[in-house]
Amino acid sequence: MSKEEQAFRPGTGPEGERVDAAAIAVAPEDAPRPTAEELPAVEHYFGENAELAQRYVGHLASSGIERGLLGPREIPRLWGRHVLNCAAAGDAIPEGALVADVGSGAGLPGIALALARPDLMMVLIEPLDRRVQWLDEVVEDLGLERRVDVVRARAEQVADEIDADVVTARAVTALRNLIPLTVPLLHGRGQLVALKGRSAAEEIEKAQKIIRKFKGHDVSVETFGEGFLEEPTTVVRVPIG
Ligand SMILES: C[S@@+](CC[C@H](N)C(=O)[O-])C[C@H]1O[C@@H](n2cnc3c(N)ncnc32)[C@H](O)[C@@H]1O
Repeated sequence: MSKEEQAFRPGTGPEGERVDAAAIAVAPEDAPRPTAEELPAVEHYFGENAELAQRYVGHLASSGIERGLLGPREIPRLWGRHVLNCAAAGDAIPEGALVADVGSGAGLPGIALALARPDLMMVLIEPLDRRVQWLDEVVEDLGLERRVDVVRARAEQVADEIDADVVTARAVTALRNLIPLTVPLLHGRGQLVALKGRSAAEEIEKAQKIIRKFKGHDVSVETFGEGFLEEPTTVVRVPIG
């Protein structure tokens, strides 16, 4: 099983055995704090919102795990692999953009970006009711309602209603399937910022035809967070138009 698949198998441990997620979830106040190595990144990306980011990690480690939004094995790596990794992708997003995060799940990258970038407006698009309810609760608790909308839908159902400058997506589907889901939300201009792992170049290769069909050009693979993150964030950027 890949690292990405493991992260979203809430009921299973490292060997695929059944685990009781509710028993492993921790109280928000016992959620991991950033390590000494991670602290400079927390300050760099979240600045004044560092305490709110800690509160978000508290939600992930407690109700997020209990309610199956992330697998219990993710608790020790919530900062490095999830929240900071997503925040670093903000460096790919222009000032003041309206960003649609497709398949937001536990708010990754959408909530992490909203906390890291107070200049952004965000729409979190997520079809699963259980996840939408959790997102609504967390957005309200973090006081982000003014800048973050949560929409219960599949991305392909809301292209007529959303006109974004940037679409983000992490761990939703391979690039060749992601393009037709996300590019219609951009209405002919802007860019897709897809958070990807080592498969980025291979996914681009397999998506060439569909990228051209949807007027994508100058596709690039970029990394962000070098010097701050143990594992920098890899982004596939697809400008449209
Ligand atoms: C593996 S999870 C990843 C969640 C989150 N982006 C992250 O990285 O933690 C994939 C998410 O995409 C959502 N999803 C799947 N198909 C979708 C679609 N067509 N439109 C919007 N969301 C979708 C699923 O409901 C799920 O929450």
